Amino acid sequence: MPKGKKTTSRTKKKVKKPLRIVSFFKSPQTHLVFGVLIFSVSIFLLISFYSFLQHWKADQSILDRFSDRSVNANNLLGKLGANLSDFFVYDGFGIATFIFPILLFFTGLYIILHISVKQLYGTWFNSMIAMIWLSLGLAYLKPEYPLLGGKVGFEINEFLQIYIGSIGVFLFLLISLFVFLITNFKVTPAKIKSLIPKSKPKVKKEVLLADDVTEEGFIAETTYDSLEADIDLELDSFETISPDEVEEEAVILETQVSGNEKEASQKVDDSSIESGSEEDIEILVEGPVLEEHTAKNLANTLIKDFGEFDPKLELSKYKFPELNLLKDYSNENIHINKQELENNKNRIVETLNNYKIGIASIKATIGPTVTLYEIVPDAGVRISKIKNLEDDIALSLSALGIRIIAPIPGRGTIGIEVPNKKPSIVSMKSVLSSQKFQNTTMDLPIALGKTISNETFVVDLAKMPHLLMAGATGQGKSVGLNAVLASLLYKKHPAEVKFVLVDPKKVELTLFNKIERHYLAKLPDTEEAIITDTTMVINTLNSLCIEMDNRYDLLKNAYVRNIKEYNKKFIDRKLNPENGHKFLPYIVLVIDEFADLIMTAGKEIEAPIARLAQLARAIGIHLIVATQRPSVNVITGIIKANFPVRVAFRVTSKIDSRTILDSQGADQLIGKGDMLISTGNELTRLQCAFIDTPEVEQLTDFIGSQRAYPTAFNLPEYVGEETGTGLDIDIESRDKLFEEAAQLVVIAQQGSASLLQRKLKLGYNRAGRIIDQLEAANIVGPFEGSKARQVLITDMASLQQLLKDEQS
Ligand SMILES: Nc1ncnc2c1ncn2[C@@H]1O[C@H](COP(=O)(O)OP(=O)(O)OP(=O)(O)O)[C@@H](O)[C@H]1O
Repeated sequence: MPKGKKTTSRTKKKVKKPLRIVSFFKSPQTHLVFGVLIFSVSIFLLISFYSFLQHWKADQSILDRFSDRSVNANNLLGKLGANLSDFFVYDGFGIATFIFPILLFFTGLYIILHISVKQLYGTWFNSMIAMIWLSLGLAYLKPEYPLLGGKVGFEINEFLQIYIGSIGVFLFLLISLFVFLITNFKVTPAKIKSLIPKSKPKVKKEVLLADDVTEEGFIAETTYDSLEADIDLELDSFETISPDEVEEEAVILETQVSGNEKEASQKVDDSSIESGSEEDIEILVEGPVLEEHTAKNLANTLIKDFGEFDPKLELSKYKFPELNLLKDYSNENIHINKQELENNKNRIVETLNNYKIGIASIKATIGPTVTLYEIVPDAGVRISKIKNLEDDIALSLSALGIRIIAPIPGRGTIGIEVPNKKPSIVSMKSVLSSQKFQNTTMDLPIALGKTISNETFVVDLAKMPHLLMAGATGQGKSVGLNAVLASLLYKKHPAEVKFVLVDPKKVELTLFNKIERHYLAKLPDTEEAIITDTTMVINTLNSLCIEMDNRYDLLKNAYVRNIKEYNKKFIDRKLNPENGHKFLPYIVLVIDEFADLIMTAGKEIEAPIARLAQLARAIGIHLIVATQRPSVNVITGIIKANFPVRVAFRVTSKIDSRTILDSQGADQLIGKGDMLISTGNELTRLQCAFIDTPEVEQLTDFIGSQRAYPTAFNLPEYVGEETGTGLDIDIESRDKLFEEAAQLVVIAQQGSASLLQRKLKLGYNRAGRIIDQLEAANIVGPFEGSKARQVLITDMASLQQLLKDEQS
């Protein structure tokens, strides 16, 4: 919230200075004066036009003696009125000119009432056309009365008569009227057709009215009933007509009924007058409240006036990093070594033949680090037999990192991945410059590396929605994390994504300090944006939980289900910032070395991580967690369950591979960024993109040198456990919200931490501490296991007394 607030106030300041004149015209006072002026002119013109109709002949002689004070005009508004009217009516459009002051009248009214006059543009245009048409029409019909059509009508008529003749002018008038009606009132043949049966019910009504002449009140009722029956009948007979037509018919019938209803009620009124002596008490009828409506959606008007909300406005000059900040590598290109391919093929065939496995065909796909040999075995060969030969094939090829995929899902072949003798590097530049990454429309695209067929592999972090990375030390995890961060930096504006970086090793992510005020998020009043200390990690995670809860509240109030819908609604100006709404950037939490944190803080870390992992996807908080030790006490069941996408770099044992991927394979990787990514049920081998430290430095320097936000993105405040002093008896060290909490507890007569958490939007720890303080102050009773604590103060008066006594 503070961030959002700052943003708007800063933008306002920026706009105000150079646009003083604009703000003068936009001020309500100017509007009012201007509106009243137009309004007065319209009244003046209306009166003078009206008077002109009566006195135009008498006043004609004095028109050119405007400055002669000895002569007076008969026009109600004097000489000015007479002259203006002559100009507009006689020299202008004749009596059609009345349209003009009427238009002015409404325009003035709109301006006074501060209604956008843009709504009147169409009316102005149509009225002007109507004015010309009427003046021509009247001049055509009655050319002998110059006042009817005015000079304009007369001249146009004259002109047209010469070129298209009298009948031509008539046709012109008729056709133009048609075109006008069709374009403005959407007159269609169906509508015209539907007008034809209009007379039917009327006839019926008349018959009915004539029949039931006995009691007039009764007449009205029967007429209405019979008409209803009539409508039913009419509708029944429409079965073969299109639904549209039926609808139109129904509308027409409805209007007729309401018309008849009117008549009927009139009858009732009449009868009541006649039999007035019976009931002398008058009934006072209050009409329904007429609400004001606007024809336009306010959000559209806001967009029209101010344009869509632009979250990037504050850093509108921000330049995305260029690709040439990244390095080209000499050994990037894949070399096809025919000899190597041939040798490997021969060895595979030979080894399999030794075990009496025949091969029907073999195909090689050369990737950056490994080559995939796809084998179609002879009919009748068991797949498991080949799978069991993994070690033997590895031995015969005298190579590490052989992986057998039997069968390759969806292809019906068996794959043997053999490392290349000369692996090539997949540079970050090559993946980021790929069309696949450049043209992606993903929300949080990550170019992780290249597949075995040398295709760039791009995934959407927003869809994952979290990523778990594991791998033994030195196998490429940190490079992988940097690749993820670089991908996002190349695609996302600082307004769209914020990173929370946790780096217990203190050295891996330090370079990102330079982009603190652009891209990082941190707790308020903390110095370092990159978190290295375990207690700070706990506080930050809890703060993210609060942010998550706040965001869910915002989403709930906006009636949307996820951050994308929410931001779209906010950009379309359908959410009012005054109600706390703001543009929500994605938040990506990156934790390097998760095992270290779990070892030092255990459950305190695991609980908020699990909570975030379970709930945060909809509100745009995504977790990337890396660990060296993928053992079960680090990657617990609950964590694993919430991280469906997992990346494994080389690990040291099959067990580790199973822990992270639920299958073996990661132990057979060759290291240096060779990795497996599991997306639910699919396992893909990738060569991770390589980004070196100097490249990261160049990148962060480039971003860091640009104009930034005044501070890093502020996360909600969270007061951690460590600041508490157990059971605080000391009044001074009580929480700021102690009194508020005490009142809440007394009103609700319920002493639970979760109540405080909900109502005061606190984290669990802080709420728990306040409960302890309430216990120390004898406001709530002691902890009673599963039961809620007893509230010892029964009403607000006693509470006030207690607090007062404490002070003295
Ligand atoms: N994608 C890659 N392509 C080429 N070489 C790589 C790649 N990833 C890593 N390497 C090489 O491996 C080395 C170690 O990588 P990295 O620092 O990422 O390992 P790590 O898993 O983070 O290790 P630690 O857990 O000890 O920090 C790098 O310095 C680099 O030489």
